Amino acid sequence: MIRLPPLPTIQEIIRIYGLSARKKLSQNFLLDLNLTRKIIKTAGNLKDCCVVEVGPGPGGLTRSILNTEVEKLIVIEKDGRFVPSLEILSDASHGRMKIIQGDILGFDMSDVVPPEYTCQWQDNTPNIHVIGNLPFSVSTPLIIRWLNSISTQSNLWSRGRAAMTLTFQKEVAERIIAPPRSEYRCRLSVMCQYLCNVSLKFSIPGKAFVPPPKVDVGVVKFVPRREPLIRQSFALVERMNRHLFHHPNKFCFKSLGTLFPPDREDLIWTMVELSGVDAQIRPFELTNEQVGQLCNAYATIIGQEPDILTYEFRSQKSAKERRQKVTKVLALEQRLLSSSFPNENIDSEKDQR
Ligand SMILES: C[S@@+](CC[C@H](N)C(=O)[O-])C[C@H]1O[C@@H](n2cnc3c(N)ncnc32)[C@H](O)[C@@H]1O
Repeated sequence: MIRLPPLPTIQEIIRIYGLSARKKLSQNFLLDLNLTRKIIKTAGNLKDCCVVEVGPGPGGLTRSILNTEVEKLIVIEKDGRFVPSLEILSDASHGRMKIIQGDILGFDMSDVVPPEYTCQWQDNTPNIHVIGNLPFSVSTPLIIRWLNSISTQSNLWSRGRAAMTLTFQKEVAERIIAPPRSEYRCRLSVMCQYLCNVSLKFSIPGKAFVPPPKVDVGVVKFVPRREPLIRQSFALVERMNRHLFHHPNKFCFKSLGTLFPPDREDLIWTMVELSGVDAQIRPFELTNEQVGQLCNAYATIIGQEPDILTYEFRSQKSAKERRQKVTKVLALEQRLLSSSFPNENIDSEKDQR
């Protein structure tokens, strides 16, 4: 195993370069090398792998990656202040590490991962891994972008089913892995799970970071599925989930109604018939497969009536009208529903969208 020569500690590097954390870039550093080692172990065997690390910062995780038998490490960091400290690691890496100063949002990782690491999609996962203690500010938009790339086998995923080991706010991690009926089940759960096998590996208390965020952190591993559970375009699946989880705890027909103009209520029942999904199930109870059945039914309807796709529920009413309607419906439902449900009080998914 290649060992790094003696280097200044991460704490010394932070002091030498005056690297105070920037809140705007969600900088919470992990300086405990036992924890960085644990994250890297979770990623699996990195021998002969090409790893892309997102947001290396002062380089805590980076050191642990370099201490494996990784063949190539590409780090992508937005904040140029970290480049000198990363160069210390790069110089000690026996030519294995490349530093890119840039923004990961919109970055095409296939430009920097050599083609020799490529595997066919149906093969085992390639020797490519994405690792990152992600900045909270970009973690959800980033994973949505990457899921889109997985669905089209583009960006890094033109090189095969590259796995990812990433950190998220604990609550976001819970949402990503939430099974049907979980209080955390939301559209992020379905979007992640229909394309990837996802697992929450362990949690890290917020106090382990410098400076400590107010929340704990979850380490999640994503392995792209050979076959997605839903065989429709990412845009269609995203649209369906956005509408379904508009009312996660109400009967499905209510959410489905938001897909169609008010004078086309008949299409709700066509959807129900085509999909075979019970209209009185609640969105948070739906399995990924059932969401897939709804997506297929919606695709059939759009195939017959393409104009339906341009219908935007929100644009049809003024905010005041919407508020009045929501209040009225809520009052009505309150009266109708005699029993309560496990996640009646779940937070809205607004923060995820
Ligand atoms: C939570 S810190 C993690 C730092 C380091 N990996 C660690 O574990 O100590 C997130 C890092 O991502 C960087 N970052 C923030 N937004 C970024 C972006 N859009 N592209 C690339 N890096 C970004 C920050 O500058 C910071 O270094």
